[in-house]
Amino acid sequence: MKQYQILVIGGDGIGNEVTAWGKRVLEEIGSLYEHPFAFDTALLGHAAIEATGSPLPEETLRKAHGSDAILFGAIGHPKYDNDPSLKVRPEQGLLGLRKALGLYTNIRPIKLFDELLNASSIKPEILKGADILFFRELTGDVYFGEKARKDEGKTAYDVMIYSKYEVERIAHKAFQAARRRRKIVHSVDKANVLESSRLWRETVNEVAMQYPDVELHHQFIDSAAMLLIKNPRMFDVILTGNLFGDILTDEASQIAGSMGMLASASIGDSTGFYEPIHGSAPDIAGKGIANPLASILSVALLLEYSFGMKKEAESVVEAVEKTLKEGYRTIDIADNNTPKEKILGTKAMGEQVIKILQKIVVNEVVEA
Ligand SMILES: NC(=O)c1ccc[n+]([C@@H]2O[C@H](COP(=O)([O-])OP(=O)(O)OC[C@H]3O[C@@H](n4cnc5c(N)ncnc54)[C@H](O)[C@@H]3O)[C@@H](O)[C@H]2O)c1
Ligand SMILES: CC(C)[C@H](C(=O)O)[C@@H](O)C(=O)O
Ligand SMILES: [Mg+2]
Repeated sequence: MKQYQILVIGGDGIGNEVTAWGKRVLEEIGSLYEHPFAFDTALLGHAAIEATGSPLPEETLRKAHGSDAILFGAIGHPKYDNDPSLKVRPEQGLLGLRKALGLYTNIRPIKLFDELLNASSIKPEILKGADILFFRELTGDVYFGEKARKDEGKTAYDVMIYSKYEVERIAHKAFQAARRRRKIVHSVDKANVLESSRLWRETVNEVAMQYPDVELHHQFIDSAAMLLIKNPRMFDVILTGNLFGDILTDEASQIAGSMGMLASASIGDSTGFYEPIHGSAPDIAGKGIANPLASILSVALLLEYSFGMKKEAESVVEAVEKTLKEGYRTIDIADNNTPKEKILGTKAMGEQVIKILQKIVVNEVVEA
């Protein structure tokens, strides 16, 4: 039996707090389904800078290349957010690792659990049934274009750049996913202004010819941002670039109820990388109240995409769903009707999910 090597990188702030529970769920899946998972850990971001001087140490890179999948938390520290002049920054670690692993496809499912219909500030009748799959390009765009200062530091620029092949490869992924869903792709760009978006649109049109059964719509980023809140149910698959995808998915977290609910899978040439979409949340770090569900749902994506373990992934999602059905909430997804005793911290929420997961899997075995 193959032994799967999983690298766990907690990172900074709540990244560490929530990833501890993602890892616990993986361990539980390993023992319940008898999968030999082996774990290792590595540093990234601020924690790595403190320990080694580099946000992406050589050792982390080596371990990442040598693993079958990576479970990541988040990086970031207020020290850098408060001082933009600092040259060595936690974000360089994450971006460097995404680039080094060739993780060009970032999949961000916006899954609204019915139990959380009232956790959002958007009206339930607008939200009910919303189910969107984002394909965010992750290794190009303004993130990786040339950036510099000139005029003695008084002018700065970041080049927004895309090559045709970069658009083609992620467009194919989005169309293939749409085929397995409701067969609609919305490609989001700013082609009325940006040349890189005009190349994006041209290329997506060309790729679309190979998928005549999939409906393609183009949407400008500004109106897409509006429609996402006005009518989220109109979207099935959203295909977009790195920067627009970053912004739209934080916005879309409000459809799912909280930043603490959104998981992601980053897929590329080799090792898959799984992380919540949220950051290190310095405002709540160390308080033990962060929602661990985004990390736990990232584990479900890891099991399915990297190991092809569909049943195991479904058990994890079912455990999250049942935990919510039983009324348990972290503070970010609680509403006025949540009884005080059902509002849990990170640890108690993680423990609840695991308890329910154990019951689900034991029942599966009994029924089989
Ligand atoms: N992928 C990443 O590692 C990543 C992503 C986003 C931001 N960041 C970094 O994180 C730092 C903080 O950034 P930010 O505050 O803009 O964004 P953030 O995502 O860390 O937090 C935004 C808001 O959402 C809340 N939140 C986020 N995750 C939550 C969870 N699991 N449970 C409950 N509430 C949650 C926070 O408390 C905060 O109010 C910055 O340094 C930024 O660069 C890292
Ligand atoms: C921390 C930052 C570099 C990162 C991004 O912009 O990709 C984050 O916001 C995310 O969404 O993963
Ligand atoms: Mg982001």
